[in-house]
Amino acid sequence: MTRIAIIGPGAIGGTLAAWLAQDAAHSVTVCARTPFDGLRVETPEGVITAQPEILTDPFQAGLVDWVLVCTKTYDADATGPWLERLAGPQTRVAIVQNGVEHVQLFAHLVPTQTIVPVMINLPAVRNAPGQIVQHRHGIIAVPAGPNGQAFAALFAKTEIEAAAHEDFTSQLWIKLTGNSHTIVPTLTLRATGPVWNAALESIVRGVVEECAAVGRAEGATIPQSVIDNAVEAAKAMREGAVAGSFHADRLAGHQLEVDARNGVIVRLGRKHGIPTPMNGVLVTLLEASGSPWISG
Ligand SMILES: NC(=O)C1=CN([C@@H]2O[C@H](COP(=O)(O)OP(=O)(O)OC[C@H]3O[C@@H](n4cnc5c(N)ncnc54)[C@H](OP(=O)(O)O)[C@@H]3O)[C@@H](O)[C@H]2O)C=CC1
Ligand SMILES: CC(C)(CO)C(=O)C(=O)O
Repeated sequence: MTRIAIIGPGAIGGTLAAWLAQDAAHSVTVCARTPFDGLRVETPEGVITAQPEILTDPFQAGLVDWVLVCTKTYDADATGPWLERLAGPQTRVAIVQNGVEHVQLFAHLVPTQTIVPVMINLPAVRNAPGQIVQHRHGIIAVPAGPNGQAFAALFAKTEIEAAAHEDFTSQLWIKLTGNSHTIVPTLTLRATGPVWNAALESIVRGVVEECAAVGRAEGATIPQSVIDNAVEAAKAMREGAVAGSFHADRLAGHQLEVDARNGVIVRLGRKHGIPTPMNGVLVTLLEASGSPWISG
């Protein structure tokens, strides 16, 4: 029996917990901040349900084989008390978050050699605690090597496509580049498609190109098509559409992962001497929007 604990049963954590619990070889524990009774996920394959063990107090937790951290990036430190109880020398800790700094965010909490950074492409929304909609087929990428292979194997009996990649850095940066333009509707609270014009296009393209330039300086291979597809996606965004969790979080008045998603482009751009004026302006404007919830 593989013991798996999931910290943060939100849209991503709840979906992964429900899928992993479908496999009888797994014993799944959910580490929650807000209590709930069970998981119900509407997936592209139909509704799945699960009744994992649900803990709300780290002192109830014991050692497991795998921890999946599925909180927002700005809640990394808050997972410390859970990790202290769940992670022993044999435990591997998968960080399932957006951004490119999975290892850095958790290096002070667990030994870095036990960390498995995870890129996840799986649009999901939590409507209430334990009640989630997975909108599309899920894709997971992890680094090649024994830990990455073992993590991917956990999903063998799920609809989620998990694979280990030799060039994981590129996987992370391609995702970030494709997502980077969503800062525009997150800031304007308006879909980009209906108000598309040459000036808006140059801002969107600038954001995406800056991200790709910084990613390439960090060692990623990012084809031009990733940039062009991101610009096309922004142009095609329909009135009323929500550009993923960043935009959804601002609409809901939640704290934002602004540093992990666009601030990082500015910070790492500075390190490499790459100008990032578009990301710099939009991050500054989002931070200046007066919202109390801006954060990493
Ligand atoms: N949603 C999506 O479509 C996608 C999201 N991502 C990324 O995945 C990550 C998770 O996002 P998402 O699932 O949307 O986020 P959610 O806000 O839906 O879920 C985060 C969860 O973490 C919980 N949490 C926070 N702190 C703690 C703590 N100390 N102990 C236990 N639980 C805690 C929250 O608790 P509470 O229930 O109290 O709020 C919530 O359940 C982010 O980095 C995001 O960018 C990546 C791809 C797609
Ligand atoms: C765009 C998407 C859904 C891709 O997984 C995402 O990363 C997010 O909403 O944060």
